[in-house]
Amino acid sequence: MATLNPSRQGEGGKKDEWSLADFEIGKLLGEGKFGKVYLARERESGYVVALKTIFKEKLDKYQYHNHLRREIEIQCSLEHPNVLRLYAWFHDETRIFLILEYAAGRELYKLLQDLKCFSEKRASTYIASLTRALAYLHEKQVIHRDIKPENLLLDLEGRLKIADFGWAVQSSAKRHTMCGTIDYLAPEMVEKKAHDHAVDNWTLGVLCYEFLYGVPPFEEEDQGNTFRRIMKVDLRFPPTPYVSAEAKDLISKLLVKDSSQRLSLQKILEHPWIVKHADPSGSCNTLT
Ligand SMILES: CCc1cccc(CC)c1NC(=O)n1cc2c(c1)/C(=N\C(=O)c1ccc(N3CCN(C)CC3)cc1)N=N2
Repeated sequence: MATLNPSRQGEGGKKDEWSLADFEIGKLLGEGKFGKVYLARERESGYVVALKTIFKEKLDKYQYHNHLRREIEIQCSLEHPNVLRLYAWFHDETRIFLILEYAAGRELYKLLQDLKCFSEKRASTYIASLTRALAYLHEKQVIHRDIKPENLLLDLEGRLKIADFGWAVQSSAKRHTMCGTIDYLAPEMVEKKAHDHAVDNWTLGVLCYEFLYGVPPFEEEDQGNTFRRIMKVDLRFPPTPYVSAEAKDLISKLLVKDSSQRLSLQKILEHPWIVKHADPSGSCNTLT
């Protein structure tokens, strides 16, 4: 398999930048607030990547420069099977280009829409992969803060990849910035209090619930009501035979207001529901 040489050391060790001319652009993969993502092939090596374009004028409009710089610094430094690789970046007069790993499966949120909800095997496999990825991020002092289905991709083997580090931060000190969508915010973030990596543990509980029930646990028409339910940890489990007591136990141990009392990432991987149902390979391409 050809490998993309991120630093692109030339033969003579001469370091030269990537440019658009190095790539053959393929189909449009997705569209975001700042630009589009295309399938692309690096001409020399034949390596297939996802090329994310960000319009510089959009950065000005949303004052996003610092976010993007942090996103690039953080994601370039990460190497984990469940974290989408950012190999390198370059820019031209109008755009910034991120050379990203291509996840050929699909977006996870669309799969969740199609299936309505996931089986316990599929949900636990994704939660285990996310937990291992977060353990790696937290080891590197990185808090993602914006883990939601829209930021998760699947590769061809059905392995989960965390993408979009736009809200990630290096967490030495406690953080105070408000970010992410309402449904996934931990109480301490809703209250704009100082927060740390434990916010990602809370989010794992929200995602586990959403994977099994098809909707996030505190979802309400009105945003104010969502905030109130998060602050009260007003957690309800609709009666259904498809969600086991162990699953509810794990969710209840993550959606805990006191961030120091949330189940640790290590304890999640040892939880009976994960041990019993999660596929050790991290991929589950069965259709259910
Ligand atoms: C600009 C788009 C955007 C905005 C915001 C956040 C994110 C991260 C998820 C992104 N995407 C992003 O950065 N992305 C980086 C990526 C990436 C997106 C990607 N793949 C896909 O998006 C994709 C979509 C559908 C697909 N299917 C193939 C089989 N078909 C049957 C169904 C369709 C196959 C792959 N690989 N690296």
